[in-house]
Amino acid sequence: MTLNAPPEASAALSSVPRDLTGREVAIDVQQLVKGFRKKSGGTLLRPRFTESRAVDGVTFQVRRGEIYGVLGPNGSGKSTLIRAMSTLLIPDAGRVTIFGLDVVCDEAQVRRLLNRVSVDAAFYKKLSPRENLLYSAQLYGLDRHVAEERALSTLKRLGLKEKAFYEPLEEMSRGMQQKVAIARAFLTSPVVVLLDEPTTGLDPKSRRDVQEFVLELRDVHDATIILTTHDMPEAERLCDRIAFISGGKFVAEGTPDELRALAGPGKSLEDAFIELTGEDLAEKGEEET
Ligand SMILES: Nc1ncnc2c1ncn2[C@@H]1O[C@H](COP(=O)(O)OP(=O)(O)OP(=O)(O)O)[C@@H](O)[C@H]1O
Repeated sequence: MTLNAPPEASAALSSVPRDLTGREVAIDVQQLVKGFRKKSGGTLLRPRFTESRAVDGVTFQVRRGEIYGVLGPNGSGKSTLIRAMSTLLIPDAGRVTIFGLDVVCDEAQVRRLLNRVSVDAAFYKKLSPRENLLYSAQLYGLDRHVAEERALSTLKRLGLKEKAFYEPLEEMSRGMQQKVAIARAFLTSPVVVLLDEPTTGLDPKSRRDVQEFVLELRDVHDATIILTTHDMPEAERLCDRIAFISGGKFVAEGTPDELRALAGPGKSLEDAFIELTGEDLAEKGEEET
């Protein structure tokens, strides 16, 4: 399986912005804000709303070919951040660019460069992975045979048995469906991949299959990856750099070693997280898994 950038992406990739050290910047997020109105009382006829910021002034850059982790407990703003970066939510303030293209102004071009995988992936559950993926391929304007070959090879690489390719999705476990969602995201050969909790709820073997695939995407296929998780070992294993998010704000960013060092000698990444955010990631994460 080869993930070559689609022709439309070539123009964007030929003039990639660079950071101060001369490295190519794949993703640039500046002062991003996204809030939601929540009902906070009042009456049926006169409800009262309060505005709360799910993402509150987040700034960071991801270099081409990096795996960048966003680590935070439930409700800290990870999915909202990913959705705003992938054109699914319009930011209230701030700016996101993908290889120099603005996610709001250049939405169509950005969509050709990136894809997102999340636990809420929508499928026609009565259809098989093959039928679902061929339907998506048609929407993307991809050649049927190329799409089928690519999807099957990704699914086998993720440890799914070929037989399952032809069985209804509704008969599959959540982990298997998650693998189908990953295969669908790679139909378009995205150069930027946003993985929103890609291994949440998976058994250890499936978790390892997905993690190895993520590393392969970076190492072999030159993909730039953002991965959200509340799994500390996963973040340490996969990510070149990690940001800790809490209450919609980034409270620290660095390599796993740099973050551990912030907490002091002999401390773990988990110690660093608790010290910097005042939250216990393990306890909150377990509510979900
Ligand atoms: N569509 C929405 N309408 C109202 N509030 C929302 C909406 N989406 C998210 N929120 C709120 O924004 C905050 C951040 O939610 P978000 O889903 O981004 O967190 P998360 O870190 O991805 O959590 P989890 O790990 O549970 O997926 C939460 O308080 C959540 O209730």
